[in-house]
Amino acid sequence: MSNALTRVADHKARVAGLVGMMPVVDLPVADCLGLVLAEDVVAGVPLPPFDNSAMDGYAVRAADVAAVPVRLPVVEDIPAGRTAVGPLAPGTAHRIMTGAPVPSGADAVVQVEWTDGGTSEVRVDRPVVVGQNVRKMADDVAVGTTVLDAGVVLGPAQLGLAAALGFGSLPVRRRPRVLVLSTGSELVGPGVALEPGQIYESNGVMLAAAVREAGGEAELLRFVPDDVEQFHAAIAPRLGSVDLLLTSGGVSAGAYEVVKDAFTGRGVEFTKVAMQPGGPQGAGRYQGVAVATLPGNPVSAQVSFEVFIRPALRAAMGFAQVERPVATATLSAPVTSPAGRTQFRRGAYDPESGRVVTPVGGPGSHLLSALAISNCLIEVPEDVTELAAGARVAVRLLHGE
Ligand SMILES: Nc1nc2c(c(=O)[nH]1)N[C@H]1C(S)=C(S)[C@@H](COP(=O)(O)OP(=O)(O)OC[C@H]3O[C@@H](n4cnc5c(N)ncnc54)[C@H](O)[C@@H]3O)O[C@H]1N2
Ligand code: MOO
Ligand SMILES: [Mg+2]
Repeated sequence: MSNALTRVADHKARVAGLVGMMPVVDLPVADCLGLVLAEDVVAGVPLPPFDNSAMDGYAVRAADVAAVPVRLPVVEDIPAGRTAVGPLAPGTAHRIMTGAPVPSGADAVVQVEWTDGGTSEVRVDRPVVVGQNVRKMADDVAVGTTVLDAGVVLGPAQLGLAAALGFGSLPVRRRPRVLVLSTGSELVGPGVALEPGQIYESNGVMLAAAVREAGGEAELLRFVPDDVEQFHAAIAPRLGSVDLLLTSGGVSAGAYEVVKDAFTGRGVEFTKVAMQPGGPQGAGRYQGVAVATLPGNPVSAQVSFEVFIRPALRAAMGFAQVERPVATATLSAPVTSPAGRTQFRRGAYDPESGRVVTPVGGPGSHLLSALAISNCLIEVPEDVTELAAGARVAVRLLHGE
């Protein structure tokens, strides 16, 4: 048995190389939230598409209301959505609503509060200047303008703009499809009273959520027993439709290591990475499909996802920023760390009160409740075995980009 450890950076590079760039597809605008735009978006219509009123009131010629009060006959009523409106004759007014087209001949709108609100005749009490309360055509966007650059991450405002310009779909890099598979004959589902030796399955739920949070699509198989035949039977029908097979469990040094047994010598390389938690890892390609095998201990699985899988999925989706934000913080309590391994300790980071980070729980990779109340991973470098309270450390924030 070899004791050589794989460097974190080397395993990371290996995983990153497995999942290729996702293809560009046209998706309905409403489904593009959080995706990366693949081509520039160029305006084919102006915004606004026509001169329209910014106020509920009366379209007038400013010259006709220069001396107030003045009474004008109300000739037309123009709600938003009316398309054919005759021109405004001098000395008259058209009642007009916000967003309705300003008739030719009118050069301003008097808001209703500055009038008596009449419907056949209106008394205007205050003058307006030319252009007042008129939103000019193309004021916001001229035809031919590049309004969104390829590479931008599509958020609500970007999707709103595309919709306003009449786009029904946008070219984006699609979400990677990840088959999340939990192995372990001890795993059962909710609603079952636990027999001694059984546990409720949790890695699958956690990893599928992590895939979705990263922007991917997850299909979840939660209860694959430690049996190579059943493992192959579970994955075989699904391999053709996934971009990544992500397993948990069955990769360590014991007997019944189902994932190791199923994939050894078949394109997946198993190794021990110089990190804690998350030591035992595997990565490769099985029947052409990218495979990453995470260790079964829940904290190990989740930390491995953060370190190796999330950046790979983000890169495949075309994000420029694939890593979580990293801050420098002051440790509130000492920590110890194994020699020769990067330790990722769970922490509670308080960005407000002096950027202090407090280690949460111990280093044990079964301590799921500590993970659930942490918001960062404290990174203790490979060559460091002890850090005193007050030491400056890098913390990898578990929320945001
Ligand atoms: N002799 C050695 N034993 C172990 C070593 C080692 O180097 N030598 N490494 C330890 C480390 S570190 C880890 S991490 C684990 C990894 O083991 P496996 O990947 O084979 O995982 P399992 O044995 O299947 O499970 C480990 C642990 O996690 C629980 N588990 C598994 N799947 C789930 C799930 N879906 N939901 C909730 N909990 C799960 C499982 O019941 C075990 O308790 O190996 C160490 N051993
Ligand atoms: O790597 Mo194991 O992941 O330390 O518990
Ligand atoms: Mg197992």
